[in-house]
Amino acid sequence: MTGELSPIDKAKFVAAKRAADFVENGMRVGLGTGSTAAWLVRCLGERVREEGLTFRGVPTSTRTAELARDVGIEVVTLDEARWLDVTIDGADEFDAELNLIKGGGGALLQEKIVATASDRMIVIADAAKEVETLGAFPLPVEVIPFGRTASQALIEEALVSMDVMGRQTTLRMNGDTPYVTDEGNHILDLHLSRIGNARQLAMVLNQIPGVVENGLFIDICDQVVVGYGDGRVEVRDINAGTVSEGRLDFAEDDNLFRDLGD
Ligand SMILES: O=C[C@H](O)[C@H](O)[C@H](O)COP(=O)(O)O
Repeated sequence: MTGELSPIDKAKFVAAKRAADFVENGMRVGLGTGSTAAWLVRCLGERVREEGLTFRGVPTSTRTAELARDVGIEVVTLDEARWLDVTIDGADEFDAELNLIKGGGGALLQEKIVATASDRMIVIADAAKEVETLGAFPLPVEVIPFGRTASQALIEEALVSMDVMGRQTTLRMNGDTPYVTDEGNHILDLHLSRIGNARQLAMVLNQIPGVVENGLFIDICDQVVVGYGDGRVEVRDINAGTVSEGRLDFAEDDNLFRDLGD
């Protein structure tokens, strides 16, 4: 790789590298999607090649499946694995109760199914993802293409009745056409600025016809591994608070940094 990693990339990398240590031989592991999860997949691939780690990975998107195979991870479907020991994934925001907004990369549906089919969900994130109240990041809602404008109108009505701050909803685009998820659906991004009652909003949204899933992950995440640009890394647990703190030294000429596609 040429050039230096940005502090954000270093933070993502150290979080991912620390979380890769949680994977043990024989485990069934949910593999998240996004730039932080991509670091995790590379770190796990390195452990497979260098330590002979054997585990089965269940990817949460076609992108992750492709990368996992490329780095030598055995990939299986969730139906083949049936249940997972742990899922490790990124997030767009997390709060003190480890509730999350996810779906910035469009993979929220598979991510939520995989995370909830796991004994444990571990989020890996750079420190900038921590918020006091969820909502500054636009909340992704996956909707089926049929009748999308009707679903969008019902979502906006629900936001008014819940008195949610900021109610603009936008259709996620990919150039001139709507973004299409791995499941063939569209995504509406809800620009809310602050979500007062995330638990209630998550339930209300999923009652609306046409809504497949929303990006609020409530009571799903067990641990967050927080990375900092200077190499510090912290593990926070929903029950035990901060359980470990440390610093990860790494060399930017490490094999992992070669041939980075993104
Ligand atoms: O749909 C994508 C996922 O929820 C990602 O895990 C999330 O958007 C975080 O992505 P990144 O690690 O690239 O910030």
